[in-house]
Amino acid sequence: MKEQKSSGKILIIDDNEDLLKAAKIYLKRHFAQVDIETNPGLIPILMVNEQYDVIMLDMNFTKDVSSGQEGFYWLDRILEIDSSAVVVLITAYGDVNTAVKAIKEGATDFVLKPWENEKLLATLHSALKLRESKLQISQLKSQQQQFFQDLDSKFKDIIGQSPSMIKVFDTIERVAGTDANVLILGENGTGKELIARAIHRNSKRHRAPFVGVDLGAITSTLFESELFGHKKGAFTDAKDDRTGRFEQANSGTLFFDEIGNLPMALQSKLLAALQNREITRVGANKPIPVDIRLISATNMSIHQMIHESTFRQDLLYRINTIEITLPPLRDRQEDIPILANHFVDIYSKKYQKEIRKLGEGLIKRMQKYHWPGNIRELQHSIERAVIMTSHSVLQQEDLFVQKQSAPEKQEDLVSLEHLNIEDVEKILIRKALQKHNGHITRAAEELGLTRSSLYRRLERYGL
Ligand SMILES: Nc1ncnc2c1ncn2[C@@H]1O[C@H](COP(=O)(O)OP(=O)(O)OP(=O)(O)O)[C@@H](O)[C@H]1O
Repeated sequence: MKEQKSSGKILIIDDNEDLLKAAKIYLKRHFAQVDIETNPGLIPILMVNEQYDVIMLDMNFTKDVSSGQEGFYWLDRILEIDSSAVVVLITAYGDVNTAVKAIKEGATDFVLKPWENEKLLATLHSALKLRESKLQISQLKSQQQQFFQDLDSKFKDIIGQSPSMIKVFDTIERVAGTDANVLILGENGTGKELIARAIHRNSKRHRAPFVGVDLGAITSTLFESELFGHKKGAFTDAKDDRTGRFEQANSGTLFFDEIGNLPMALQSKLLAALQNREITRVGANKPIPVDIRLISATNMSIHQMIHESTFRQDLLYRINTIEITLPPLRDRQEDIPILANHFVDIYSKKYQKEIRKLGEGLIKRMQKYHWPGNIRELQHSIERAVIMTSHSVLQQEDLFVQKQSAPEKQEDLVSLEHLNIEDVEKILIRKALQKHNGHITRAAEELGLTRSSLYRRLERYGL
């Protein structure tokens, strides 16, 4: 049976031309690419031109010198150029000490001259496997780096200059470094999760995971398995062992979002886990200790819930060592222009639009609006406006529609939620016509319609 050729790329550097040729003829049958070179000085150029999986390197290039000095020099250079490089040394018989020293300095393996082809092949195959793992590790490392960079920028992106937000920033700085449990209160979209992440980023636990759980979205039946994990076979759907969120967050931060939505029966189970600092997987009987920092958030009036006996007081005491209340956007009007400009910057870059700023009238109007969805609503409405506008300075009509014959208070944001398909069609058709100065053919082209179907629509909508 013919052996499958490996996709590996091999580079061999040795001053013995005959050896190189023989090796190439043999190895070409087993690997996708085999390059040979007598001059080690060309290693850097060769490595720039090709990503070699294994580099076979002679330790002694100068005849009658067996110190391996030159080999050590090139080994160093190779690892400097590619820290995931896999180097197999070529050494002379009786030179094992040099080879062992080189392995300590980062070489992977060595082969003795003269070699048996079968042995050489086995060495190269295991070197290739090592190369694969090294590449995977370096990819994971760079992904992790990117991940931390993203988190970093997330923290930098918390916008706010109002006195109430400055107070919030001050509290974050004070509590982040401690292990105190934090409860963040605030309406939907006020930035509770953003603040929770910022606390984690600035804590001693920042290298460990931040694990979020939306307690409002977990069903009672799955609560324990989701939070504490389960053993294979613990219930019908438990096909494998599974770690729960507590274990996943070990050494890091566990973020309980919507904690106010947790039914009373589950509140006691959660309390027990928090009090004991240990959990037991469903179907197991051995408790597992967990080391987590807890941050919780809710948009409910949790203190009111205590009066109404819908939230356990002892659980509240467990989770609210420090309480942070995020004010609704309507109560921090001075933050609206900077937040809006921040989102205009982000989305005009994202959608490659030349939008310079927000008009004065628009800013005033935004400051009067009540923002029930807070910053999330502001963010989404700016994104939508940036996509739809043909102005370079955003205007009131880009964000707001005045409901006909409705008093000022009932004005509303232009929102897809309030539109049906016909309304959206009308808006798009008007925009395309405006953009092309009423030129039907061009507008139809932009809309992906034929001229006659655009005419039909104009008639139907009375445009
Ligand atoms: N101060 C801020 N600066 C910049 N962006 C913010 C700020 N606060 C919130 N945001 C953005 O607004 C959006 C909503 O924030 P976040 O999800 O943190 O709110 P939340 O209070 O947790 O919402 P919910 O209660 O609905 O879960 C996110 O995209 C977030 O990045």
